[in-house]
Amino acid sequence: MPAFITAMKRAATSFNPPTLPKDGTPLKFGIISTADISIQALILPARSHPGVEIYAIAGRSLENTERFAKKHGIKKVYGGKDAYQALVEDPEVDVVYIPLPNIMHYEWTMRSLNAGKHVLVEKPIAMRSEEARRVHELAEAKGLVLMEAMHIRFHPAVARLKEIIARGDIGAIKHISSTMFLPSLAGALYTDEKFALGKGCMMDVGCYAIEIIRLASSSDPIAVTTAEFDNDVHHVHNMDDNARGTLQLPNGVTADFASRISVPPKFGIIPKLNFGVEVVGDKGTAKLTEYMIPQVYHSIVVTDTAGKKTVHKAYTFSDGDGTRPVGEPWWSTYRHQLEAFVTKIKGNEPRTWMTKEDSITVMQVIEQVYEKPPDSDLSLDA
Ligand SMILES: NC(=O)C1=CN([C@@H]2O[C@H](COP(=O)(O)OP(=O)(O)OC[C@H]3O[C@@H](n4cnc5c(N)ncnc54)[C@H](OP(=O)(O)O)[C@@H]3O)[C@@H](O)[C@H]2O)C=CC1
Ligand SMILES: O=C1OC[C@@H](O)[C@H](O)[C@H]1O
Repeated sequence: MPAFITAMKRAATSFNPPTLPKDGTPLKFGIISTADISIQALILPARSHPGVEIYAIAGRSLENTERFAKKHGIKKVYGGKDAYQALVEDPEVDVVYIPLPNIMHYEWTMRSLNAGKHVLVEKPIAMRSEEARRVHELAEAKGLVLMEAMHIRFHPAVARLKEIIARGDIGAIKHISSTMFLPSLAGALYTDEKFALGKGCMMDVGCYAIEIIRLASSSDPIAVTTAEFDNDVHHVHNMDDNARGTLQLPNGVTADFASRISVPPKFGIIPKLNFGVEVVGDKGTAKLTEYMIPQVYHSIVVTDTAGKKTVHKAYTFSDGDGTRPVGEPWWSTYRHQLEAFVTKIKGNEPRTWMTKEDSITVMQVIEQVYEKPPDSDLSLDA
């Protein structure tokens, strides 16, 4: 079958997945808010997870939340001023998912943990690294599972990139470049109001550009060597429209990253997006494209020093002996993330995890970028 048709089939199933029967005692999830992302990030993935029931939802408007709940088959609805707290205190709820504006993550993670719930909180985990540390300390003290929903790390494509690098196909890593560019179509959704709630470019998507460098290098940045950002459009203090910078990693490895939320369309009409990471080694390069939506399409192109290219793709994991696929090719980053999250709550070890240290490190890098003065002349080529 032509690759384009297979990709379209994967996309169609990913965005409208089958509903599997639930096992005897699925974990009951409650969602705080009717944020759009809860559909892609949790409600659709839960359909095909036998161990998950989306049981409750809370929103500021009862009418709006009832409409949302009806559409998505959610039994229990909380609406109005005290709705979020009522959901958090619902004894039936095992897990709280928090897709609130970034400035509300810390408060609602603390409240949920204090009510004895496991928590899946949207990225970035908080506004500051100190908050990231505190929420995790509370989760540890209470023996609860807390994870930042850094979904990109869970897909097999990222695991394959790491394997290729670890087995030495490109030699020793010298430099890594990452991009996270959204088209101006998406950029239009970033209003001044959203910026004031913590949705600057670095916070919103720059975190992915940093995280993919950490994943590809299997290491943490030692320092933010240079960083520039601008806030010409929204003029919100400590929030950016574009950012780029360079990092120092262990063993002399360097990296650069760039994130943008408003890339102008090609020829004035074709929306341009670019989610990629390129790893340069002393024996070749490896480039992963489309790390945000790898279930639709991605490629890992390895080029050796003679220019010979090999293309790899990974839509599923394999079991121990490599003969049986684990997961479905249409599983999104979010579906793999949910698999890991539930595995952890059930007391088993997931393939990968977003740890306390991972979350704190990403927040520290973002903080260091925002510590630099805004640069009004910053122009980034897409
Ligand atoms: N993983 C991913 O791919 C994506 C992740 N995200 C993350 O999800 C989170 C939410 O995204 P974001 O775009 O900020 O938010 P949205 O505007 O999508 O939704 C936030 C929800 O929060 C509730 N809310 C509570 N107080 C306020 C307030 N003062 N202003 C606006 N909404 C409020 C609203 O729900 P209600 O009225 O029902 O209570 C609203 O629907 C962010 O952390 C973001 O990083 C976002 C998009 C994609
Ligand atoms: O995580 C995200 O990815 C896609 C973006 O459109 C969105 O704003 C962001 O929160």
